[in-house]
Amino acid sequence: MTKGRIEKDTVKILEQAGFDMRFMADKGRNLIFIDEQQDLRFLLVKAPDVATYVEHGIADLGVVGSDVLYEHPGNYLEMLDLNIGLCKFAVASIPSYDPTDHKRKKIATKYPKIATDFFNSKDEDVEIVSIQGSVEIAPVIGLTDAIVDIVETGNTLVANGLVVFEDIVRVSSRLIANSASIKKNSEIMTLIDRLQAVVGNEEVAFNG
Ligand SMILES: Nc1ncnc2c1ncn2[C@@H]1O[C@H](COP(=O)(O)OP(=O)(O)OP(=O)(O)O)[C@@H](O)[C@H]1O
Ligand SMILES: O=P(O)(O)OC[C@H]1O[C@H](OP(=O)(O)OP(=O)(O)O)[C@H](O)[C@@H]1O
Repeated sequence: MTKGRIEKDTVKILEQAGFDMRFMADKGRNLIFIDEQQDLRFLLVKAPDVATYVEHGIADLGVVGSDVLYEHPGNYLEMLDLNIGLCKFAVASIPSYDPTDHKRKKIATKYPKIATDFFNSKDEDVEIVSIQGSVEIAPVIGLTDAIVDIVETGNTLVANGLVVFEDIVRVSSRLIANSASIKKNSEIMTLIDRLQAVVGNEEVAFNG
């Protein structure tokens, strides 16, 4: 599981699928939880590490945002769209920004791959300035022409006087799986079926 923002909604889905998640109520600083009765082990880690644990087969399944999967592609199967952690990627800037300007733009972002791929898909070569957080100030103080970032409520953009110029892609949390685990352990597929019954969409199963 990804710790942080999507933790609560992940637990809700797991509870609806019949998992006993009571340990999450008083988890403290614990990061590993063992349910001996159901022979399950839950790991709570940072988002990009979810994909790493699943890729290495340490975790059979993982819950992680599609933003992270896109930015850190790896060798795992994407099984379900859990429809939580909903937000989008967008290009935003100060109101005077002109997206049709043909000069080589400078773009600040925590997501260099998504930003590069988006502008390249429009045949635009941009200069990416990698920023670790609070990206919204970059165009305001003149570091870059625009940003590529996650927008959820839009409050952070508004608070910093920015507007969305282009939507890039919807973001949601996904269930990913280790491909060898699926082949060798039929119980994993049963767990996926239980989650699918809750979230109600088709298994997609494609390589990340
Ligand atoms: N407003 C939002 N900002 C960032 N991520 C969001 C937002 N809304 C939903 N998400 C989803 O929640 C996931 C987890 O976000 P969270 O902020 O907990 O971790 P993070 O992006 O690694 O940030 P941090 O480095 O601050 O822990 C993201 O990967 C994304 O899929
Ligand atoms: O549209 P909103 O609801 O305002 O949410 C979007 C904000 O949330 C995220 O930042 P986060 O809180 O993860 O902090 P960060 O800037 O340090 O990444 C994202 O990078 C935006 O800044």
